[in-house]
Amino acid sequence: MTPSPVLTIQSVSKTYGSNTVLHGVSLPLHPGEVLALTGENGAGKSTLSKIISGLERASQGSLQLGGQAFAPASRRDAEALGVRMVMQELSLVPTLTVAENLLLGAIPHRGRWRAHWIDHAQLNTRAVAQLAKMGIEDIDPRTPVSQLGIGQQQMVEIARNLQDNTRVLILDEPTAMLTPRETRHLFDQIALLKAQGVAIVYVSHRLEELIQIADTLAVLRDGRLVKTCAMRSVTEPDIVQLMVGHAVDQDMGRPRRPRGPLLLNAKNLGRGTAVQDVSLQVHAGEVFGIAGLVGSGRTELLRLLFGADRTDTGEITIQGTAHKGWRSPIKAIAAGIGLVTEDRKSQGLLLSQPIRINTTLSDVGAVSHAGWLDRAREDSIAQNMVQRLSIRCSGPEQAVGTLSGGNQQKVVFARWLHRECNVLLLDEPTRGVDVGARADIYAELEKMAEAGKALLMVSSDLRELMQMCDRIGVMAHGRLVTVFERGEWTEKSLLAAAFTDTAALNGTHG
Ligand SMILES: Nc1ncnc2c1ncn2[C@@H]1O[C@H](COP(=O)(O)OP(=O)(O)OP(=O)(O)O)[C@@H](O)[C@H]1O
Repeated sequence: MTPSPVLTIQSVSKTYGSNTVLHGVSLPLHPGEVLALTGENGAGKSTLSKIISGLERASQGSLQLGGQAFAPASRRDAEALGVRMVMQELSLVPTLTVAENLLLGAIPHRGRWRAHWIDHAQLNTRAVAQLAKMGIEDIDPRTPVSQLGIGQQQMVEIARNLQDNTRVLILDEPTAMLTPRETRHLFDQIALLKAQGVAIVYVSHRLEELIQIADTLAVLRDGRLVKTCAMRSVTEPDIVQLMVGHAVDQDMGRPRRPRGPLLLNAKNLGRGTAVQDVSLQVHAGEVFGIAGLVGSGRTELLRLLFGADRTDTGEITIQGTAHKGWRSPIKAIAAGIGLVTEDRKSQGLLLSQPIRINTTLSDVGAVSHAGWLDRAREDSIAQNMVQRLSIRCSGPEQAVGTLSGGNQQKVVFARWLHRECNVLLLDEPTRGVDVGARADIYAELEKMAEAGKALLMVSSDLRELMQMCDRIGVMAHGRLVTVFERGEWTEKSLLAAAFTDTAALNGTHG
């Protein structure tokens, strides 16, 4: 017999101004059920999750938790009743230790003057137990969170939400920053929680994960629930079709693109232990991929190439002109380099400003005339970008901060499309972007390659690299350990290279 639902969502709608983003969504969630919530960027997944976890209020409709009316006015309210959400943006306090973050609000005290004596021994013991729930043994609870890698921070955030009273746990893109090993830990943990009767809402664009982990599928399209069914009754192409409304081609067998003149030649680049002696060449018309685990130095390499960090060693030659690294990104940009990253904060999106300004800011010269801003031109460029990249919005005047995460990512991309650059560095360019929108971005990258630009793309998504790239270099422990030509790689060989023990290669094992 099916148990009665722990959470019932009844005809929930949400309206912002005149824009209705959720239309009468009804859904039951049972104890021990893993529900995959998916849909295109802007379909309403985060909005629904936020309503359940007390961060937003429904405009219409109601929720029930364990048969009782449930209308949390805040996140705290929802958490008190055991409904928790792990958001895409982490909410840890970087200056506090792992243990303090884990037990924030329940810090153990000693002595009579409770406020003055934090019992660190007990705090750390409890933190170790909390981390063990996630199978994490290699993080010292006394470490300040700011010293952890982003994947580890994500694990701490998830561990923090595994409290004894947790009945409903919403995970929003939980594996975006996890290594394969951390992802396995997370899945083991989900299985454990399931066995304990916790209901899980798993929001993700990674369809293969949804299929692996979920019992039930719920697909939102334009704020409407278009399908709920048992996960075992559908295939990956079925899910894509439900999300996007049509099939999306994933062509893995494309031929290698013709290689033009050398545009980017990096020689012996190094910075501390993060990037060591990396040399690579990218030609016009070529897409060069970089694979590797989180922390292997992929992002750091792009930061050196873009001048976001200074190099200790090496040389960067752009179109025949050699540079001893860059003193700042301004120099790199002037030399024709652009950088798209998934880290929207570092991309300096002006969240309160409209799409129009955020798009054209990268090259104001192109939208001004004799020192005056040409508003009509600015409007037409922004409108064009919105259509070209299918940015889901009410129009180019919508503030970027009110767009869904994936659509913000497209604005970052639009910015570099607007600014002409010959070498484009891409760091996880489609993270958090749905399959349909991904296809739009791939088509734009294809056009850029055809137009003779050199593209260097870091991605954790091996399928993305295998689909898009002409060559794939694999990094491990700060080194570029191997470069595969199209046709030479398999998913297995790429993974094996990512796990290369460089210390063993160098014969430096202690
Ligand atoms: N505060 C707000 N004001 C106006 N519109 C908003 C606001 N918050 C969200 N929206 C709109 O609601 C719609 C749904 O956004 P939501 O973030 O729920 O989508 P999502 O399915 O989670 O997308 P993604 O996969 O990109 O994270 C979007 O069109 C977004 O622009």
